[in-house]
Amino acid sequence: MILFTFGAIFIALFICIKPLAEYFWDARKLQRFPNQNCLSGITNFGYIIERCRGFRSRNLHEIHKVHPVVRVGPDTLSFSTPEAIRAIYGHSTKCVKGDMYSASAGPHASILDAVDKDEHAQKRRGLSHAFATRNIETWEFKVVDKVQRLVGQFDRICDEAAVSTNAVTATVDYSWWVNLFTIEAIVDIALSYRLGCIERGNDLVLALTPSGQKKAGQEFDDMVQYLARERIHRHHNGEELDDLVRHLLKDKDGNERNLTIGEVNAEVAVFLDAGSDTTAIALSHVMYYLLRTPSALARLQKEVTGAIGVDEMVPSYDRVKGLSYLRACLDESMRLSPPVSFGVHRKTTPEGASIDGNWIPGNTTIAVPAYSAHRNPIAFPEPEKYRPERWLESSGKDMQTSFIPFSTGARGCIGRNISYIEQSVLLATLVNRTIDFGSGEAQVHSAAG
Ligand code: HEM
Repeated sequence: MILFTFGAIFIALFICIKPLAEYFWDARKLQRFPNQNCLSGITNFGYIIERCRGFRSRNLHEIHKVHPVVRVGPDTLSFSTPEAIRAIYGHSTKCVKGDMYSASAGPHASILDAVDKDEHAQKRRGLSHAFATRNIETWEFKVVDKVQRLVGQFDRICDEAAVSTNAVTATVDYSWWVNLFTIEAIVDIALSYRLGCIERGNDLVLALTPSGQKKAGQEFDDMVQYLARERIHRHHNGEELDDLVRHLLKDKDGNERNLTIGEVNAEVAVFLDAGSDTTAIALSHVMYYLLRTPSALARLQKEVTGAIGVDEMVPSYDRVKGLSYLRACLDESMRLSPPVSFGVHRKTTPEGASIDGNWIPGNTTIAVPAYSAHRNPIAFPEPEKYRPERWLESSGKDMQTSFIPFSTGARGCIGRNISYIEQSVLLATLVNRTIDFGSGEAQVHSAAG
């Protein structure tokens, strides 16, 4: 009993007193920055509570409107200015990825979670040829194929509604269907594999259980292991498949790279994870904003039909990639509702760093939330307004430095051009059809909070 009491007192001291003492001691001099809430300076629970309250990035942005630096955890600061973006993420930054990445990495670090700069640079070099625009554009047929299948499903739903109820309208859960579309597209681009999600209308796929059995509907990691194993099997059988994994298995001169299965699994997991719901969220948001802004939808339809003609069911990327208003609609939507709205974490090196005129001690976690950066009223006048035209005006180039949906610098998104192909071809296809898109009484939620 005595032992239990001492144990309980020790735990209470450790959980409550230590963080409080550290907060008041303030060895890192972070008390000079305002807290996001009353717990932020003492414990990371403050950040978790913000997540549970709902829209964390929007709440944080309300504070950023007044304060360019906000303390969101005992050792974590949020910044909001373009200078901070450059200092934290720019090509010459000394900051490294935060502790969150090593904590979430499996036994093998992937390109996304490798913290060591040299290790990351080596991984990125190995994949730069695969993700080069010229190479990615040769895979556009994989995207066109998925768009055709998706539109085929929408047509079927409309036909069935017409037969069963004589209705002239049908309702689809667009977010659900674009999720199926993006996972199907990235699995083909990464592994030359057809999941069949769009045909089935669900996301139950084959997976490899830890005991080596094939089963439907297992965890994400089990699905990755199944797909990676199948792909490597086809490679060993001499099939020459053109996809992202090919570049993991062979270098650009055709020499085997001899990665372990664990290393291949880690990269495949990132391709499928980073490359699917981000784009699905972007596609849902742009549809939402266009439905809410009929003048923008009308202008977009005019541009698209003028370029591709009403009888072309799915245009090639070549036909739509130069459509400036289409691109402006996509970017304006990712500005207002960035799929990754929170600040992706970086950490100062032990010697500390100067960020936006503030000296920040070593090993402090720092970030700029895209949600706040995209609402800087100097870069984006009337920031809350969906106004694609702003991207066509002369200040467009200045806005690019504050526009970070894909982050920026050496750790910025390597797959952004894949996403632009998927977004452009699908959106152009849908607005090109003579569809009445309905009233647009939709609600938008940011999955990243
Ligand atoms: C709208 C769509 C997308 C958005 C908003 C997005 C956003 C981001 C962001 C913010 C990062 C930085 C993450 C961090 O620092 O923690 C990132 C990295 C990355 N993204 Fe994307 N992404 C998108 C689409 C894609 C696609 C289609 C792929 C294809 C595989 C992809 C693959 C990656 C990879 C591999 C990284 C790690 C890059 C590195 O660390 O060198 N992303 N993405």
